[in-house]
Parts: sequence; C-alpha cells; structure tokens
Amino acid sequence: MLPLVAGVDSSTQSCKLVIRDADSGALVRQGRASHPDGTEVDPAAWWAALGEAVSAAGGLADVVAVSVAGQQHGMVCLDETGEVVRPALLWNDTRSAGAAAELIAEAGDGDTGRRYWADAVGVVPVASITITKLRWLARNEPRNAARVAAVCLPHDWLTWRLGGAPGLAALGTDRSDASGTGYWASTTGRYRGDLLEQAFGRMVTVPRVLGPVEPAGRLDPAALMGPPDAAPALLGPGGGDNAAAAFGVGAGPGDVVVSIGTSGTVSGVAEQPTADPTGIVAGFADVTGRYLPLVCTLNAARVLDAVAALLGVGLAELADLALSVPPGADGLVMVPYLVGERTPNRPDATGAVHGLTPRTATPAHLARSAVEGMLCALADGLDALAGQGVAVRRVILVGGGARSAAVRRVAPQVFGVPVVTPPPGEYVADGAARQAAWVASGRADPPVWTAATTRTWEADPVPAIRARYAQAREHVVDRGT
Ligand SMILES: Nc1ncnc2c1ncn2[C@@H]1O[C@H](COP(=O)(O)OP(=O)(O)O)[C@@H](O)[C@H]1O
Ligand SMILES: O=C(CO)[C@@H](O)[C@H](O)COP(=O)(O)O
Repeated sequence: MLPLVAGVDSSTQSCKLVIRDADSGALVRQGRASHPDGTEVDPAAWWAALGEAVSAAGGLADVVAVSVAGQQHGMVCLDETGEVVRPALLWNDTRSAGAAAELIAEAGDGDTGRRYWADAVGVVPVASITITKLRWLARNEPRNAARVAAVCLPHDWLTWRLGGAPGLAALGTDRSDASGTGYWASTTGRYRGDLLEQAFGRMVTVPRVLGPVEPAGRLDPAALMGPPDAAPALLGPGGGDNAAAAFGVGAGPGDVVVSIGTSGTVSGVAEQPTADPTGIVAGFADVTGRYLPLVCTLNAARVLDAVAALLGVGLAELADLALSVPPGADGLVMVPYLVGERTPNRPDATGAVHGLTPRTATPAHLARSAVEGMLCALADGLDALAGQGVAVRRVILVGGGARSAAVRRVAPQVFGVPVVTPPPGEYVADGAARQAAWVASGRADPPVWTAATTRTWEADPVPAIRARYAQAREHVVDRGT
C-alpha cells in the first residue's frame, strides 16, 4: 500500500482535510466541515469539525503522518488541567484594539513604540495579534485570567488534542504560528517572555517551538477514530494557514501569494526577516526555516458574500454582473471596511460607497466596485510588501474568493502583474500534507510533488482604479456605539 499523509486546514469558516500520496502528492481522499460564525469560538467546535472532516475523508487509519495548519493568532487559554478557560478570541476579533494601542504606548511615544515592537518581535501590535488579546483578558476578565495556566494557538491546540492532550508540557507549535503571537521573535527564534509578562501580568506556559520537520508527537488512536491496532501516525509541527498555503503552492522567489478567504493576505517567502515599523507588513516566519512577510486585511471574500446577499444573487451571478461594466465601474468605488480594518489599522471603521450617480446606481456597478475595492486593499498590501524588499513578479491567487471569475479577471488590472491560479483546491491543507510527508520521510528536503496545472490571467493594468480608491479610502466613518 502507498504511504499516505493527511493535512488539515482549520480555518476561520471551516475545517478541510486532504489525504495525499506521500511520494507523488496525488489526492486520495478529502473531507470538510463548517465552523460556527463569530469572532469568539469554543475550540470544542473546531475539534468536532475536525472529527467530521476526518470521517468524511474515510478516517486516518492508513496515514503515516498528519499535520495541522490553522487560522493564526487565535488565543486559546488553558487551565492547569488542560481545560479551555473561555472561547478563543479569533484573529478577526477587534475588541483588543485598545490593548494594542496601550502596548505600543508603553514601549514609547508614536513611532518609537512601533519601532520597538517591530524590532523586538517583527510585528507592531494590532487587535489580531495574540499578545493584545492576553492584555484584554487580564484587564477585562480577571477571573478567567487568573485561571490561565497556558496559552496556545488553534493549530497548536488541535495538534495537542490529536496527540491525546498529554499535559500542558507537551504543547508544541511551529515558527510560523509562533511569529504571530507578539511574544516570539523570528530573528532570534526565542520567546520574549518579558513582553508576555508585561502584557498579561505574569508568565504562563507557552508551547515549545518545533523545527520545520520536528514531530509534535504521535496520533493518539483513542483521540480520533484511529483503530487501536494501527501504527500511530506521526504528528507534524503544523503551521499558520498562510505559511502552509505558501508551502502548498510551492511559492518561490518573485511569487507573492494572495489569499482571498475570510482574511485577505499578501505574502512572499523571504530569506531574511523583516521589521516594518509602520506595522503594515508583519514579519512572520515560514514553515521551512525562512520568513514570510505578510500583509493581512479583515475584509476579503465576505465582502463579496455581503454584496451578493444585498443584491439577492449568487456568487457566480455577482461575478457576471461585475464583469458586465467597464474597469473602474464608471467611478463607483467601494471601501470595503465592513468589519473594521486591520490594514490600515482602522478597527472601528465601516465600509463606504462613493461615486453614486444615476449611471452608477446599478447592481452591476455595485458588484464591480466590491470586487475592485477588495482587490485595491490587497494591492496596497502588495506595494507595502515590495517596500520591504520582496520581489513581486507574479501573484499566485488562492482561497475561496479565487474561485470568482470576476476576481480572476480584475486582479491583474488592479495588481499590475500577471495572476496565476492553480486549480481550485485546498492549498493550506495541501501545505500541511506536504509537511507531514516531509516529516515522515526523514529527508533533509521537502518532497517535490507534481505541480498542478495553473492558468495565468493577464490584463493591461488600469492605474485609475487604484488612484480613485486611494482618494476614497480616506473617507469612511467609524461604527456608531
Ligand atoms: N465562486 C466564488 N466566488 C466568490 N467567493 C467564493 C466563491 N466560492 C467560495 N467563495 C468564498 O470563499 C470564502 C471561503 O474561503 P476560504 O478560503 O475557505 O476561507 P477561510 O480560509 O477564511 O475559512 C467564503 O466566504 C465563500 O463565500
Ligand atoms: O490573521 C491572519 C494572518 O495574519 C489571517 O490570515 C488568519 O490566519 C485567518 O485566515 P483565513 O481563515 O481567513 O484563511
């Protein structure tokens, strides 16, 4: 029998699992299950969804290794017995925006504070970053805070559960996810316990940071439907979802991966760490021992979901409508800050539509403005990444939103570089599966899997789209209380 490996993507909206041939990477089976909505979620729901996805994929009895990738930054607090203290605050929960501002101010006024954090841990705190959530918990829920014995991230917790939850000392994570906490420095490969203590008031247990091919343990047959007689599969270190996607699509020099999921992300693999004091580019690590400078927006695929719902159409029809009007939507511009924004740091902002005239007041213009506005926010991220020295020769487009025909056609007009789409698939889960195969192989280099046939989308850049967006994005109002 061929050796099989499993990769998991426990993302914001769902859990996806792929089982692939360890040597060729051929897809053998897959499964998925939904996650609940909301920006705070009981991790038990992720565990239940993983169980459902595993069942749908026919179980894990025949796999030799499993790796879990997941949404970054979510704060999973555990008490001394390993029980979850409160629902996890997710990366897109903005309640800790004030805590982020406090932490920056404590490090120095304005630019000094931001520079301090960028140099210390590669990121300037915003509400998404785990350390700000710890500060929020300490200030707002002292009883829960007092119970916290350990803090970890979604992928760490799921991997630990797959290993049978063998005590807090067994918690593990990897460089890519550790680099999104705000208390681990990718430059030194060490925790900054002093920063965690400053934010939370005391030190707690944090997961051991595993190397790129260092096993996190073995699958506990009792944990999840593995038959007790099967040789227990190895557990890979896993990773943050964006780092897993970059590994899954095999991004190389000059490739920038743009993911359009719940979040919009723009990232590229780099040989050296970055430290951007503006906070726009997060200096994350990747899953191979290198780095993954990344820009993240809070408003991506769900902008299209919201506008499709508003217009009472499906996503395919929304794409048709968007493509039925010219680039620039005759001047209609959407600033897509529906849930507040992280890049730029406007946690309380709302969305806006500018340029309404009798001509542009049509469903098609609104559809086009949603696609263009969402992509313009990502194009700003592309510029910021280039500003950090990342080469941008082409964009590899992934995530649920990459399935939209309108997104594919408009993206090269807005980004100004060719856009490549692999066939629709689960590239985060694939990256996790490739890591699992690497861990199982015991080799120095990752397996080279057969590359999927890609399609390239090219179009003349339309700079006017971004110019008008740049004018519009300054004009939004904050949420009312
Ligand atoms: N054809 C499509 N057009 C536009 N959006 C799509 C399409 N198919 C899926 N999506 C969107 O993709 C999103 C889910 O993408 P995914 O990358 O799985 O998100 P996440 O990783 O954040 O859970 C949903 O908001 C869904 O509506
Ligand atoms: O916060 C970030 C990256 O910094 C997000 O990219 C999350 O990692 C969630 O990803 P999706 O579930 O939207 O793919």
